[in-house]
Amino acid sequence: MGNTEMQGKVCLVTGANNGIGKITALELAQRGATVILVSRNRAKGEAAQAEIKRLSGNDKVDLLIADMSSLASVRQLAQEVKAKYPQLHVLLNNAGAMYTKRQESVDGIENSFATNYVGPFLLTNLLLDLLKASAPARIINVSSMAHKMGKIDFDDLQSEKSYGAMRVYGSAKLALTLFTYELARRLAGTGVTVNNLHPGVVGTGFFGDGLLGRLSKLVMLTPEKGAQTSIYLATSPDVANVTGKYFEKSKATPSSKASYDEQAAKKLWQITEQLIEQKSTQSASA
Ligand SMILES: NC(=O)c1ccc[n+]([C@@H]2O[C@H](COP(=O)([O-])OP(=O)(O)OC[C@H]3O[C@@H](n4cnc5c(N)ncnc54)[C@H](O)[C@@H]3O)[C@@H](O)[C@H]2O)c1
Repeated sequence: MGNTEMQGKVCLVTGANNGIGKITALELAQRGATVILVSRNRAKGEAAQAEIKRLSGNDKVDLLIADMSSLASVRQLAQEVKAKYPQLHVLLNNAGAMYTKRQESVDGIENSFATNYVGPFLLTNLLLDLLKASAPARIINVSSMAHKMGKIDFDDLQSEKSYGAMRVYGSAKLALTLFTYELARRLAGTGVTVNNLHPGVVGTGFFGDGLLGRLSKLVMLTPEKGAQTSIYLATSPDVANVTGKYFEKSKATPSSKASYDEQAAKKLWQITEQLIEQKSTQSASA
């Protein structure tokens, strides 16, 4: 282990078994952090855990299993984190996916919205007290430039009326960006910052195992490059007091006009809380 700037810091990375998340987790471990990997799949999570321990020489690499699209699983994850760790300094909401066809999560929420937005919203809120108690702390949401193609349609948040993979993915990322800014306003003065980012167009598992996936690995950014903005936001002293911003290539840059709509952000927050409550009750009584 060369650089030990993150020694004593506890960092949680979702979607850490592959792509950008795995490299982010590895580099945090290389810098001495205690890293909690969150993976949906145990075997893939264990393989990433072993690889990260071996490559970093850091043994403080934990693995927790959770499906970010499931409200119960996210609640269980937050409970496990709080039971095991008295402090949490970095929460990196990295897990995300795009779905070609409309499908629903176990709670009956459209899957792109559930995975890219509702899961991170719930996890973050459940871990806020721990983050505040550990301040200075940082929350980092991996959004996408696809948020610029998104729209928050309050009459069709579940994309029941029409579905287009990219549009729905972009809308879920726009929701994540709106959440980032609303949370930054709510966290002012707490010592907990929250920023979001576009990692670049990166050749990862995101593009699948088919031709596009194979091509993406040839022509797009490597996961090592794609992880750099996440790592910068998690570690750099330059951004210790920066909050409520959108980053590309480790530079703050404007996100879409729609993402700065404060009224939409407040309304979305309220509706998301109601949705989570309603779906949790339904799932519990099913
Ligand atoms: N690759 C790109 O070009 C690109 C561009 C913009 C944004 N992003 C975003 O970057 C983030 C990382 O993606 P990546 O490119 O490394 O892709 P990836 O598919 O290689 O990694 C995504 C990770 O998220 C996990 N994940 C997906 N759904 C999950 C769920 N329901 N529960 C738990 N984990 C889940 C996957 O298992 C995987 O570990 C995502 O949020 C993605 O939307 C990627």
